[in-house]
Amino acid sequence: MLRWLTAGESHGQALVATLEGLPAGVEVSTSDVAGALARRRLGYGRGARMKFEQDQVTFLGGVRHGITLGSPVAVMIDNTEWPKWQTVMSADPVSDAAMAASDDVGAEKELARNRPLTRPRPGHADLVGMQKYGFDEARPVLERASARETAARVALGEIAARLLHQAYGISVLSHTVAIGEGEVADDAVLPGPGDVEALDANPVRTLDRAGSDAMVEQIDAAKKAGDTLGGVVEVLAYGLPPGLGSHVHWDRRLDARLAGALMGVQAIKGVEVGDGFATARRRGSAAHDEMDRGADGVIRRRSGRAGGTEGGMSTGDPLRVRAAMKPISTVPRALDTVDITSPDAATAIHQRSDVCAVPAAGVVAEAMVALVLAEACVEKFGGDSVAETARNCRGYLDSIPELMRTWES
Ligand SMILES: Cc1cc2nc3c(=O)[nH]c(=O)nc-3n(C[C@H](O)[C@H](O)[C@H](O)COP(=O)(O)O)c2cc1C
Ligand SMILES: C=C(O[C@@H]1CC(C(=O)O)=C[C@@H](OP(=O)(O)O)[C@H]1O)C(=O)O
Repeated sequence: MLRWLTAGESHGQALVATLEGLPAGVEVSTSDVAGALARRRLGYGRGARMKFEQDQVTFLGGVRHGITLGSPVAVMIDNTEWPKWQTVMSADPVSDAAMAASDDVGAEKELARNRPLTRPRPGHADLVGMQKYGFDEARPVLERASARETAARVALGEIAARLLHQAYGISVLSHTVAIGEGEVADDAVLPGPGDVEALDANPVRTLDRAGSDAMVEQIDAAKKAGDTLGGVVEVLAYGLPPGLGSHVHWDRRLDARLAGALMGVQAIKGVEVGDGFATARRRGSAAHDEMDRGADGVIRRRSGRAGGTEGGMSTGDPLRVRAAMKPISTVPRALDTVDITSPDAATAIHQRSDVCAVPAAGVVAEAMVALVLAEACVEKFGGDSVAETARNCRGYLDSIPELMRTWES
């Protein structure tokens, strides 16, 4: 069983993450994880913090000489902001005098770190978090609700992706399919594993040149108007064996687990598998993936409308899932809100924030998909080392009769 957890606040000392149940023998270094974190920081439309956040990575356990040990992996990612927030985010009690003095930290004084945040920001966890956890200001809520936490998930996702690739030959990648109102054509050529560098080099992580220019223009226009944007990302996985997940119970369905994991990313408000909502508008004759047998005897699905799952199991065809991100909640043109210390109307604070984080959300979505797939593989193939789990996977594939195969033997 693969399990993972993260901890840490946005302006706390560091984020930490643990991954338990990972086979021994996965090759991974701190620079691999740092590379994944750098990909998450990129993307046109991100705010000031991403320019200086360093994402320094330390393995605290589970890895020796670049190889996982089979013990829980623990990763720490320092927050570059910490020196300025030590008093405000101190774990130990702080005197009022020290708190008052903490605002005097130079250039970023306007951030007002130490003033109680009593005007809940619409679209954030602020108000309901205060109600639920019994706080009289939003800081204790927003610090953990912040998508800074996704850095920890991307760190774990990179380790999961390495297991997938090294043990089973699976590749996971993502691309942006829409920013704001514009959407690339449904039949756009899907990026493959060889396109990852090109995607990362593109400002909005898409291969669609014209679409990319239009998306950048949209982000510029939103920024100029003091507004923010959302969009849609698609995650693809290649090289899956058939039969990950199961049809036998709701919480074992691979599509359900992927949807849950993607909906668990901050600001994701919709998920579709394959053609998803578009399928609901089609007739059955145009909705499914018909099969035939090629001259080589191999079974082929003629299309990929189902997105690589049938009956809650991977089919072995490319997996395709999309996630819809709402526009960034901290809108520079301040939104109306209330002040919980007064009956008067108020406006929400806006300090710095992203205008659009859709390309970054794609990297986070990729990490979530990698974790779910790694969990499903470990569940199906077991094994305590990469060599053992890889052997189990091969044994399973070899056991499937020739006339049932969807791959060349
Ligand atoms: C990569 C990423 C970056 C984000 N950056 C911001 C940001 O700078 N400002 C903001 O208001 N929301 C940002 N968000 C979204 C908020 O964290 C999220 O909307 C908020 O915590 C409320 O959660 P909910 O939208 O899931 O209800 C970001 C989300 C992601 C995935
Ligand atoms: C720090 C990250 O994203 C942050 C996510 C975020 C939010 O409200 O979700 C708000 C911003 O943080 P701050 O309020 O400190 O400027 C983003 O920069 C990150 O992705 O590493």
